[in-house]
Amino acid sequence: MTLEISGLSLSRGGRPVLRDVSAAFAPGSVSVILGPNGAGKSTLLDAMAGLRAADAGTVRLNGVALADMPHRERARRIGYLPQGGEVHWNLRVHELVALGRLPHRGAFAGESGADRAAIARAMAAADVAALADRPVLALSGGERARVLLARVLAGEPELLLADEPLANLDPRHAVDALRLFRRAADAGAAVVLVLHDLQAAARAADQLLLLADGHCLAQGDPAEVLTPALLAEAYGLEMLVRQDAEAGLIVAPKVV
Ligand SMILES: Nc1ncnc2c1ncn2[C@@H]1O[C@H](COP(=O)(O)OP(=O)(O)OP(=O)(O)O)[C@@H](O)[C@H]1O
Repeated sequence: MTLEISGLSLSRGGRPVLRDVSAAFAPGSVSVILGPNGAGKSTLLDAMAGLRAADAGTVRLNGVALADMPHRERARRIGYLPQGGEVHWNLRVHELVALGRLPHRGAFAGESGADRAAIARAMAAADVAALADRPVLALSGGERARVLLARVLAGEPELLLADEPLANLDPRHAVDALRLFRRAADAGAAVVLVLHDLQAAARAADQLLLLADGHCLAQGDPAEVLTPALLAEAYGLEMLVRQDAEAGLIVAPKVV
């Protein structure tokens, strides 16, 4: 399921927020969108989920414009994990994760064996099986983030979009989450993450998109995009970039 964006421009509140962005996201790959606050990352992800109409340009899933795709099919194919991890209903964890299967179920149909298996797999992958009977509003921020991740995984989306999915996760669970996104890609999904953590981006991504002020400043593999010159241009900050035999690319702000 390839997602292709072509010449995408989008305004919010009368201001241009995305300008002429083009990119392709292939099955089996993990892409990471980077950029400073306000660069347009979440807006781009929203547009990729079909949640925001463009002023110009197209978003196509396997050649079909998202705008022309029936709602239900879009919900089955695209899993979207928004920023913030808010939960409004105090469901039990297993009930919330089960909501991720709704696009796959017929109207009024109960959970099938396949639904139950997908829910169990997602809960195990996100390490929330032990929380199954807990009310969601009684969880910590990081636990809740993992439960919401499990809900998206339960839908087994072909395109998985996640906006800052590592926020609130401790180092172990952050590494687990990156492994989990890699496994989803290995199973055939196109995975697209918005991250602020450059180190995690270097570790996780096959492809990086560096946004600045609504346009794509650079696009390519981590070594091409995470250069001191491009990072200084995007963030206005001097960065050190080193290759380490064990850790791979290390990216850190220069101490002043
Ligand atoms: N509801 C809104 N009305 C008008 N402008 C908005 C609205 N929401 C966001 N914007 C503007 O759109 C631009 C892009 O916002 P967006 O949330 O996509 O940025 P971002 O790169 O995800 O930022 P962050 O890293 O802070 O989450 C920003 O300049 C923001 O102020």
